[in-house]
Formats: sequence, structure tokens, C-alpha cells
Amino acid sequence: MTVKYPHTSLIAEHINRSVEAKTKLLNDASFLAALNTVAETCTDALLNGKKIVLAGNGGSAADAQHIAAELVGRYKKERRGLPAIAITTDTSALTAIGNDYGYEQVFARQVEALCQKGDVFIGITTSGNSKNILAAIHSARDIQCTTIGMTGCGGNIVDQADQTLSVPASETATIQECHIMIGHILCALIEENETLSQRPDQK
Ligand SMILES: O=C(CO)[C@@H](O)[C@H](O)[C@H](O)[C@H](O)COP(=O)(O)O
Ligand SMILES: [Zn+2]
Repeated sequence: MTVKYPHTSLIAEHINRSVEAKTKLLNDASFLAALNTVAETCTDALLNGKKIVLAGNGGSAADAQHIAAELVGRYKKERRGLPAIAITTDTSALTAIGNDYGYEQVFARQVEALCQKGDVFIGITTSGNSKNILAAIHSARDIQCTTIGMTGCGGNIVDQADQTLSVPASETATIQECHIMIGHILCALIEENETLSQRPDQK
């Protein structure tokens, strides 16, 4: 019996797109520097007893939750749980704020309620233009949080966040595949810091 694989080229194209974007990141010195800086920013905040708050829409909501879970639980190393939360999971908050203030405010309002000066807000948007993420960035800046945008080639978030991590790809899925890789690297870099094992409020 002959087995046919009619989608082999589609599979190869998809994998190649992902590899190409990741290879560009690997060879981009300014991206590598930006990622190190973001890791330092997050580590410093955690060492100072602050937290990391993340948000995104659709696949990026899943990325926000995934990264928060790695920090609260563990990525690879045994250590204390680190304070990180995705504000994409509370359906009561999301529906109430969306219903009463509009979808654009679903994250900004939670940032206003939950973030404190010195926290880090990470907004994940492949287009760089999702209005609810941009509104959350503004809300976080008002409270003097450090704002980080994870995005694709451009979009308004690049001018509005304090630091950005941009993926050189045009397709949403490719950008997301790079974002979760970046999220894992970020967790690994944060876990490198041994002094994180002691709670700042018990030093
Ligand atoms: O996962 C996917 C596509 O891969 C979609 O769910 C995607 O996340 C949604 O269309 C989002 O609304 C896109 O928003 P953004 O990344 O541009 O902020
Ligand atoms: Zn997706």
C-alpha cells in the first residue's frame, strides 16, 4: 500500500518559516542585547519584591499564561515560586470590564487595580497594535511600572513600551512561535540568578 503525504510541502514551509525567523533572532546582536536587558529588568524587579504582570489576546493570552506559570511554578530549576500573573484568565473581571467599559479596557483596568510602582508589565501583541494592550501599557506607565512589549515587525507598541522584543516575521503564527521561545529563554535567564531563592521581604 502506498502512503501519500499530500501536505509535506505545507509542513516544510511552516517549519522553514519558523526556523528562518529564529535564525534571524539568533544572529541579531541588538535583539540579543534587548533580551538580556529585559531579563535584567525582570530579575531586578523580582529581587526588589515586585511582580511581573502579562497580557495578550488569543494565542498571546496563552503565551502570557504559559510564561506566568513557568515563573510561579518552575521552568527548569528548583527555587521559590516567583510572583507573576497573567491578567487574561479571570472571566468575571474580563466580562465585567468588557461589558461596562469596553474590550479596550479589559487589561488597563486590571493593571490599574493590581499593579504597583516598580512592577513589570509585559504586553504580548503580534501586530503591535491591539488597543487593549496599548491601553494597558499606558495604564502601567501611569503607575510607574516598567513596560515591555513583545511584538512582530512593528506596530505602535514599539514607540509606547519602555523596552520591546521584536520578531522579524510577518505571519502571526510565526511570531507567536518565536514569542514562546523568547518566553522560555526569559525564564531561563531569570532562573540563573541564585539570590532570587530568598524572599525579598524576609532578608
Ligand atoms: O493565535 C492566533 C493566530 O495564530 C489568534 O488567536 C491571534 O492570537 C488573535 O487573532 C489575536 O487577536 C491577535 O492579536 P495581536 O497578536 O495582533 O495582538
Ligand atoms: Zn495561534
